[in-house]
Amino acid sequence: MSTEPQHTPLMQQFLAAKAEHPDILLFFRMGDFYELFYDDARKAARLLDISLTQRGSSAGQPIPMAGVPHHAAEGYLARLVALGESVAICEQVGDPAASKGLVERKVVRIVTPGTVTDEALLDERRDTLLLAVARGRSGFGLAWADLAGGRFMVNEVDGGDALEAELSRLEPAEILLPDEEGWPAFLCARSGLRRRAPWLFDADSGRRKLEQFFGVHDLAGFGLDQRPMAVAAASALLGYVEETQKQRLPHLTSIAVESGDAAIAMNAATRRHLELDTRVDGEQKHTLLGVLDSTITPMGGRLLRRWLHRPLRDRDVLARRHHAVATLVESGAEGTLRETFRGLGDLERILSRIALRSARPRDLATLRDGLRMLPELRGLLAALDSPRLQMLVTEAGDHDALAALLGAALVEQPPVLARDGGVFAEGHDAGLDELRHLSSNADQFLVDLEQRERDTTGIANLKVGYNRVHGYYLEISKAQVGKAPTHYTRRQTLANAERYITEELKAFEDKVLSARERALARERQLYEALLDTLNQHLDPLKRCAAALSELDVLACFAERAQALDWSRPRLVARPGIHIERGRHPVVEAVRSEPFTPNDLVLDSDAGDAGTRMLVITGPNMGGKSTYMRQNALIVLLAHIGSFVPAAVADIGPVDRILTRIGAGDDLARGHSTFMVEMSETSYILHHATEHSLVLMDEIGRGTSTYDGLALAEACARHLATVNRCHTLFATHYFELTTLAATGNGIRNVHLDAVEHRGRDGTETLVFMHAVKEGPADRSFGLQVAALAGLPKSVVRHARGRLAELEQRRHDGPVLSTEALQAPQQIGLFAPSSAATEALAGIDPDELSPKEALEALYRLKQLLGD
Ligand SMILES: Nc1ncnc2c1ncn2[C@@H]1O[C@H](COP(=O)(O)OP(=O)(O)OP(=O)(O)O)[C@@H](O)[C@H]1O
Repeated sequence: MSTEPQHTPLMQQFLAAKAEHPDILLFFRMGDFYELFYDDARKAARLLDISLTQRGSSAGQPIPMAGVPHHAAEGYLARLVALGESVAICEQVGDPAASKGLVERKVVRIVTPGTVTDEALLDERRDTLLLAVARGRSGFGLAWADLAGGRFMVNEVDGGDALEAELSRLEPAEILLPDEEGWPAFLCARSGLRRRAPWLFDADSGRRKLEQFFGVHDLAGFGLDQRPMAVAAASALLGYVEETQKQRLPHLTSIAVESGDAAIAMNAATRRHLELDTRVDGEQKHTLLGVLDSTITPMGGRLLRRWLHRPLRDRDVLARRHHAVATLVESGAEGTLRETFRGLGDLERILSRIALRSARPRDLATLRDGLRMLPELRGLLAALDSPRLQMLVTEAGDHDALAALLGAALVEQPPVLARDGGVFAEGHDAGLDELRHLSSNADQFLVDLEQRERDTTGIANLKVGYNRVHGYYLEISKAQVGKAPTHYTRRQTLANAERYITEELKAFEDKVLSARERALARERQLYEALLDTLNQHLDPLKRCAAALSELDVLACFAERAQALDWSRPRLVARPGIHIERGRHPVVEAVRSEPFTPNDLVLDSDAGDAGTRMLVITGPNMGGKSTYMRQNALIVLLAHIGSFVPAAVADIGPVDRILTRIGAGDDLARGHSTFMVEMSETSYILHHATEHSLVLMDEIGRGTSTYDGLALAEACARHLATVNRCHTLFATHYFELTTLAATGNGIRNVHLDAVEHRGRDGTETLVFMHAVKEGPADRSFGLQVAALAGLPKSVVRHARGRLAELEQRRHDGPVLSTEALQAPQQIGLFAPSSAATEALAGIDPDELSPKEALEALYRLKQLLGD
């Protein structure tokens, strides 16, 4: 027999539960607390900054313990989930009063970052997504679910770059991966990563699982029949959700393919550089979303964020949105429409909670109030001549009957929890009314009883009372106890009084208490029945919530257009971008001085005179980055259906927006600044097409001058002649301004500054911020440095060095154009025709026969044949 000390029964129970959830935290219910033990306790103490103590000992060793009060658990769970942690909740399922020995405990649910649906654990204005990634021969399958919003989507992508782009778009809270080697570093570095057995990602059994879940014969109806990688990911995701939620998921009624081709592609770097919803420094306020989002409902806010991250290419959809926004602006309906939205809650998430049966009484009241608003909304929109608005009115539907049902069923302001009753209005259910009547009439009965007993006993200060331990009683002061009749039975003795019970009072007590209990039970029944009824209408209600979300976003576009003086863009068939008086929406919003608007013309199809690339020069702080970004943001805004900060914006087809801006170090991944710059550039050179908009900001500055200049020029030429995309190329290398020549599609523009000497002799620099034709003639680098407060002695010294360098440049070429173009000095810059440049950019090994033939035609074209 072993002499090893044994674990206590409680610890045995804990260890058994823990063995089923070894790699996540276990919240073990102990009375009013959730306690964590051993390593879980240490980890929770660190993550939550709570104290680590001991709970006795077991198996001869002390038990490290940390605990959180049951009533405050949500706050702690929210913090853990935000850190990417999952928690198994182990509850007492037996009745502690009834059980002999240990009360039974069971893990009743698992809270994970990607599956939470509790209101308190979610960010109101951001989707919380669970994503699964499956690997196949031709790429990756992705499936993601928004359990709180009831959405289930899939996609397939062809490689690591596209996978990274999707991750940066979706920003999932939790990612499921097959537990295998060889996943890219960008994936492994993310938080909320959960590795699952590879067999869970099997496409064949996955297909059967999905068919069964959705109750269909095959997946063709969802467009999934030819997408095994997506199917594998979706079924792995579903398995995980079932395992952790331990309940049915009736709100996931379908699954949709979100194809990449339908959207303007933006990779992770582009999203970061354009600061769509988060600035490079992590701040969210001064971003495009920060300026754009005036939606009223949280569901509208989430839809807008989704749209912003997925600009569409379908011009019909966009034209309908632009028309809807214009109609709202012109009709003046936007203001009233938005007023009605103020009474609308987060219907989308409420519906999910109804489906998951976790909806609270207040949720139902919000739904009631929302549905009551629909007739007014219909009335407002009826006269508006916009196909999209009319379609949304139809989608929102008519839910008057449900609104009436909820109106009659619920009290005006129901309590937070259904548990304590008081949810249903009088008249909704006769049985409930009767039970409630019984308990509320109790007061009068007691007053009468008290009076009667005083009269019969002659004890003037006899009182009827109630406490939770002893129930109802008759209280007589010590001085009067002699007068107590014999049928009074003593219940409790106090210092100066005795408390009694009588047969009559006992019978009354039983009736009242049981009436209360029964009324509560009846309310619970009614509540479940009401959820059943609502669930029968889940699909039309979900469509209604989606339509209201979109109306909220379109009304937000209309409001922004008016408040910020934005105008309607035109999406034209002719390739190119033509913007008049464009502005940067965020810079304009944060600046106190007026913003200088600027034009942009990229018209590659205009023959010899057309422009495909602008080389942008000018002083530091001159506004080059602002100008480049504003044009990308205008193009992006137009493609989500919004108006744009410009007087005119005619935009041809756009398939991608690609950017290389600033020095975003990626030291976490072990990449130097220059390495990041080059890998982002390489991505652009490999992916940009004729219809892409490319922004290149100061490429080459991360290395030595000659290397940088050489690379910058080679990249510019490649973009202009091989990619033939629309490019804005900002540079400090004046040598690059020589690239521009008539007929090659490259043009110089510049931004300017003027020096101003005050009467006291101090020099100031005034930035003009206006984009002008031609190259800049000087850089003002030293003046900007002086403005930035560099010590005067350093600036003086730099001035001297600059004069020396410039003198040398006159004497002999250092960085002159001639020097750069002389092959014997810098081999890379041999003068070359566009055709030889294009030829140099072609890698025969990478071309399909069709692409090779196309390249040949293009080369011939460049030779003018
Ligand atoms: N069109 C404009 N109208 C008004 N202010 C502007 C405009 N463009 C830029 N600015 C202001 O000038 C500041 C500097 O602009 P920006 O960063 O674009 O300059 P830059 O030329 O890219 O500088 P650097 O070469 O040092 O990166 C902006 O933060 C903004 O406040």
